[in-house]
Amino acid sequence: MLPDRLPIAVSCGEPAGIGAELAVKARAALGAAVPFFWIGDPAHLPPGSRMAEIARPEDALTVPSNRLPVLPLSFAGKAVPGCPDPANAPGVVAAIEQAVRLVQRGQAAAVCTLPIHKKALQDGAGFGFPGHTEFLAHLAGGADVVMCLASDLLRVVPATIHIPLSQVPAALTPAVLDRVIRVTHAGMVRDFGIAAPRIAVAGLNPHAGEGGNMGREELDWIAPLIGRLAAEGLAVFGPLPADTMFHARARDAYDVAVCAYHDQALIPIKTLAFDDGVNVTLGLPFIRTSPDHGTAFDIAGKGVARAASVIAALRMAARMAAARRR
Ligand SMILES: NC(=O)c1ccc[n+]([C@@H]2O[C@H](COP(=O)([O-])OP(=O)(O)OC[C@H]3O[C@@H](n4cnc5c(N)ncnc54)[C@H](O)[C@@H]3O)[C@@H](O)[C@H]2O)c1
Ligand SMILES: N[C@H](C(=O)O)[C@H](O)COP(=O)(O)O
Repeated sequence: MLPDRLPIAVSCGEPAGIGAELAVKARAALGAAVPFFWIGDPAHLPPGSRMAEIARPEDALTVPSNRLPVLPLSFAGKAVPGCPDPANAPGVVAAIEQAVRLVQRGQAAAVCTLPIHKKALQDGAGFGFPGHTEFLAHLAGGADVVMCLASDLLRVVPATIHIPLSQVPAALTPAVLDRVIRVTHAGMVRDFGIAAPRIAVAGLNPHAGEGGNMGREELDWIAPLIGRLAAEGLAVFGPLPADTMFHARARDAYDVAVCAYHDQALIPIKTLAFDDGVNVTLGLPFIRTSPDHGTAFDIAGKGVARAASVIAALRMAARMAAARRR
């Protein structure tokens, strides 16, 4: 097996969502250009899907390009679009675990995860993680990771992720922000090939605290932290008022924006690049990407879901994996 011919392991995600139909569409669009295999239950694929079961990841490289290579994983329940079955939750988790195992064994180039429904996993399998990001860090032995959403127009990293907004101020500590900026910097160098990444940091409060009149976090510790990191040589600046840092001219000043919380980061990128944004976990010992959207229960099974973000995620995974091999 030549290392540069490894396929990408794609975990099926929530069977009641749009993942399976997007895997079929992505294969039809990419063919053998970006080899991947889908880990899931063949019975969950849309009726009539052209697929080929494989026994080993490398077999994906010899499957005809008009068929989806499937590494079969049996599930307890059916796939009913829009209606997650708790009986399927263990299989959803097992597919992610298998994808990670295969990339750790050197049998897959990267992991691309199709959308999970967090609540369905928590209800059906006692899934104790807020999402893939934390679960993958756990599977990687406790890796220090961040969630990055990336597109040609913008890259963002939320310093806090899947917690209630009311908990953000307490969760956003100097240690957390310091760690997130450092992991982001390393990820931009390693996986985006930016030698000296320019990192913009958003303020927490409106107008970045307005000199303390609208909150003191920026004055008390965010600005001093940025100053210390800049003194170490990182091209980091801020804290910026979040409402004026995402327009086109503002984006020219940085390579990635570190934001205080989930929606402060994800609203701009999903507004600018919903169709080609990619969720990439920085800091893992292997490449992991994911589309920037979720299970889309409202359109699941209707054949209208767009595969662009999944295709972008697969292309980014292949590009990053190739870069890591160099
Ligand atoms: N990568 C992931 O695993 C991931 C990412 C985001 C959300 N989620 C999970 O998905 C579930 C639903 O989340 P949500 O409703 O907030 O977001 P969502 O992305 O599933 O849906 C939001 C809206 O966007 C539309 N949409 C999403 N993907 C689309 C596509 N490919 N083509 C066309 N339209 C598309 C949906 O129809 C819906 O109207 C939640 O459990 C959430 O946690 C998972
Ligand atoms: N906030 C993420 C997004 O909108 O893409 C999503 O929930 C995925 O998170 P995980 O990759 O941690 O599951």
